[in-house]
Amino acid sequence: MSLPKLFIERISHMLNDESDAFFATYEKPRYHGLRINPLKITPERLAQIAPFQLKPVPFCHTGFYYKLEDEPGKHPYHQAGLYYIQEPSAMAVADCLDAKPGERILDLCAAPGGKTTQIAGSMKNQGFLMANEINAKRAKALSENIERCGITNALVTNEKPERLANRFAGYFDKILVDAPCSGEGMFRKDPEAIEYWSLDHVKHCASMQKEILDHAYHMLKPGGILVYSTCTFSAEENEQSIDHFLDHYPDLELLPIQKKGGMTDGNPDWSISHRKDLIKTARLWPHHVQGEGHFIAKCKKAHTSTQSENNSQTFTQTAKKCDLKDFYSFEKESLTTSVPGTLFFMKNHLFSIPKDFPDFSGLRIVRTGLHIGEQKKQRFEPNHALALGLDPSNFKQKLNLSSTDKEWASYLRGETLPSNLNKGWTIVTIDNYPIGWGKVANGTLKNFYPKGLRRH
Ligand SMILES: C[S@@+](CC[C@H](N)C(=O)[O-])C[C@H]1O[C@@H](n2cnc3c(N)ncnc32)[C@H](O)[C@@H]1O
Repeated sequence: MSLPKLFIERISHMLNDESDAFFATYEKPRYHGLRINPLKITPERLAQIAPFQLKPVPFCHTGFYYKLEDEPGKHPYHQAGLYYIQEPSAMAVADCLDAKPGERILDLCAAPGGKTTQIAGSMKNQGFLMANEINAKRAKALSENIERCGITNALVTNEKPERLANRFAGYFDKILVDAPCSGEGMFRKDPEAIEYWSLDHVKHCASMQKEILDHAYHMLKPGGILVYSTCTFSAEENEQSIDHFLDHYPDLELLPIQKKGGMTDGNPDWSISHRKDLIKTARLWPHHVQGEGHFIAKCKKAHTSTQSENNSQTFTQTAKKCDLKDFYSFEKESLTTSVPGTLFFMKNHLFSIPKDFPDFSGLRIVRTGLHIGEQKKQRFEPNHALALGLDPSNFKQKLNLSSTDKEWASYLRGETLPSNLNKGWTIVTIDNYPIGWGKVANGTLKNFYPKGLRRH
């Protein structure tokens, strides 16, 4: 692999006698990982049913290494949201945030959703998770991953951090800033990142990170936790970004990060001020961990911060009973449960959100809570998100496909399937895990797998 000369010089200067070990990693194949989705399955159960070998990632209790040739991304369990394919070192970040059910959490730079989906797994669909992405195309990918993973308490926004900061001052218990960076840790995974790399790019990213952190600070409530991460090695974007942040906001303190499975301390000498507490930050170097590389810092805003907590904005809209007639018929015929949460319409689409969701009017919204379905003329049609967002036991009629029988591939291509089940909405499952809707009539299951997700 041909690396930029200046990058080699800079790393050699930082790592001294460790640099040979670092550069030797570029001659080896990279590691591949998946993280199980606790909203749908346990690690033990996936290990039992998956036709691929899994080896635990030491710094993430839901993470596993897999072999490239096993291609779990092509297995229908991926479509069922049982796991998320993720670069292993990236799995260390969200656990540092220690998300809990019921909290208000912001993932400010969220697409494509590796860390959002991990945070959501810890929140158990309770509380409020805002997943923001500035780039519209990437926000769509984020939204699809949130749907596939069965996350029902998220608001996906496509906003600039400053717009959110004006609106949500002092609002969040926890914030993740997984910042845009020069991606030096991506060189093996994405060789295009090498072409992009320059010292100017490193400096540009560092200045962007300072700005994003500034907006994030304002959205954190007193006593709140902020985790900052990058997938790059440069001191400017890591120790120096955090040094500047702490210097600017004296009511922030660094919290220690447990260094597991080869994670090492951040280096105060790589900062401008050389402040000693930067040792609490974490580095994941590819010659120390089986992964590509990350930096993580965890900060806490003092309870005594002058900024006040903001609880003001709650979403108050609810659907009128008379407008829910067709939905209730669908619910009674097709589900064994009532859809939880507050129901409301946006145009003719019905959604459910957990209580205490904030008012999101005026924001650029990509997904809201659980998209239940659409009110059509005199009938209700369920959305794909409902198939992925409920427990398998919540559906009355099921057409189960086996992962060892290629009929599932026909379903994912959008083809009809023969079925002698009762007329009506039917959940299609793979080894009993929902993957989408079908509707049975006259011995055939009409396919409702979304056109945009079909595989040909
Ligand atoms: C490292 S990636 C996020 C990866 C994501 N957290 C995950 O785990 O899948 C950084 C993201 O920040 C976004 N971004 C770029 N410029 C930004 C800005 N000025 N403010 C906020 N986000 C920005 C990028 O579009 C990109 O999706």
